[in-house]
Amino acid sequence: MPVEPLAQKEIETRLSDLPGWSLDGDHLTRSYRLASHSAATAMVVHIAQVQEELDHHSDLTLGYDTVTLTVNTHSVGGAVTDLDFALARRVENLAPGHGAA
Ligand SMILES: C[C@H](O)[C@H](O)[C@H]1CNC2=NC(N)=NC(=O)C2=N1
Repeated sequence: MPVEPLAQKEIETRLSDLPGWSLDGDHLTRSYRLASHSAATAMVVHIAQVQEELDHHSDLTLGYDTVTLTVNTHSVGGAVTDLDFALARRVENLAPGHGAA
């Protein structure tokens, strides 16, 4: 089934189940804070593996002790779709194992 842009209202509803995530312009975004640079780096590697598995990739920024994702779906002109929420959910599920908050 082709991926479709989500309506604004639908995006807001889905975001209510993803605390910490928000819509910034046309991207979903979230930043996490970690205990150290090496912890943040390990989380980036883990997210990159999930992104390859999903074949869906955020812009992923590594800071000193932060990891920031911004994501939308290029193939529909940069709209937010199910694929972005699927990635956000996967990242939320792996974050506690990295001590990310
Ligand atoms: C060929 C490959 O499936 C596509 O280029 C994938 C890869 N990762 C992607 N990531 C994102 N964020 N949007 C896409 O449309 C996209 N397309």
